[in-house]
Amino acid sequence: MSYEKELVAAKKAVSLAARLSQGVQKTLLQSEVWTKSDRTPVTAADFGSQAVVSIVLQRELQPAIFSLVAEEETGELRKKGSEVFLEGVTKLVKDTLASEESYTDSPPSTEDVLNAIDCGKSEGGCSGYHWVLDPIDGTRGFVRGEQYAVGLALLVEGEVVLGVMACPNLPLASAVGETDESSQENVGCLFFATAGSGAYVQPLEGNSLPQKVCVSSNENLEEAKFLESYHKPIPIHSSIAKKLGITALPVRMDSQAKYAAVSRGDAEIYLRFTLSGHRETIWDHAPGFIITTEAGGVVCDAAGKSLDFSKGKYLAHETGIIVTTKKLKPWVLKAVKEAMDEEKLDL
Ligand SMILES: Nc1ncnc2c1ncn2[C@@H]1O[C@H](COP(=O)(O)O)[C@@H](OP(=O)(O)O)[C@H]1O
Ligand SMILES: [Mg+2]
Ligand SMILES: [Mg+2]
Ligand SMILES: [Mg+2]
Repeated sequence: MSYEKELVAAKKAVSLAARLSQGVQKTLLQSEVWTKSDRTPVTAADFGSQAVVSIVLQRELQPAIFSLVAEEETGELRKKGSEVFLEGVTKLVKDTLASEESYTDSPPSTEDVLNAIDCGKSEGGCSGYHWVLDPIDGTRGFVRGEQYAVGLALLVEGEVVLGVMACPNLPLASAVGETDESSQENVGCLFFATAGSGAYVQPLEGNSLPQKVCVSSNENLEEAKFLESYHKPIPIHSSIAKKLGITALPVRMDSQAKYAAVSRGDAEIYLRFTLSGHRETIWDHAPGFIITTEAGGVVCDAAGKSLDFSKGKYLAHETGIIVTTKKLKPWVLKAVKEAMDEEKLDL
């Protein structure tokens, strides 16, 4: 299967959602950031992006049965007192769709927007087709005006077969290391991959042709760069890096843009251990997983096993997640095991 039609629809949906999100990020006020029950932030852009992707995929792929596993839900939006915020979300969705010629005929109502977001309640699983969406991954980075991603993947019979990721603030040149100032200003990348066909990147704006991306071929760990999440330093990451002989400090970055950076060879390693039994959701990893593996990388848990996206909303994996190149995998896993033994962490 080549998933050509699905890829065209996914790129269109994600590009429009990224356009919506960029507009919000430029003018976002702290007072417009809501806090969810798990104490993580959410904004009008998270809801608007989910609605846009849901509407575009359904319209482009009809009459196919539509199943979407997505992060946001409408509980708070439907509560009394949320009317102004909800009107704002509806306007964002309307304006974004109106910027696309083929979508000007029937602007969505507030109820259409709520229903489109609610479509994301699917549980996924090991049979059939399921779209997997993180409408804004790295909301913390988004709120700070830094890196975030719109990530969309397609699961077929429990396997990730397609992924599209917009990274509106990621430089088109390397995101890591010493690059000149002008190349850091040229930002906005759209990554995509389908199973067996490689991974590609193109500028988010304009009509430039996609270019194939490959992971780094560097085998010299002393020169290797490694990535981790922005929000909390994880002690075991530095102990793994030390065992590997990595001399550079970790590069902290929000969102799945870290997977994109490894897929393009900006860095060789992305480590994701968590502090407090946090359960990883499939939308935080599925798009990054296929883009990195199609670029020649590996994504596995601390036991070296590939990730399993077929068990519903959550990943079934052992402890940490490791993203690296095939060449470096044995060394990284050895260092992970030693560091875990020292910290008495179970595999
Ligand atoms: N305490 C925690 N530990 C690990 N991951 C967490 C977390 N709290 C939230 N997350 C998840 O980490 C994602 C961001 O990853 P990163 O830290 O690499 O930017 C968040 O995605 P959202 O921003 O989509 O909610 C959220 O799903
Ligand atoms: Mg996320
Ligand atoms: Mg999110
Ligand atoms: Mg979130």
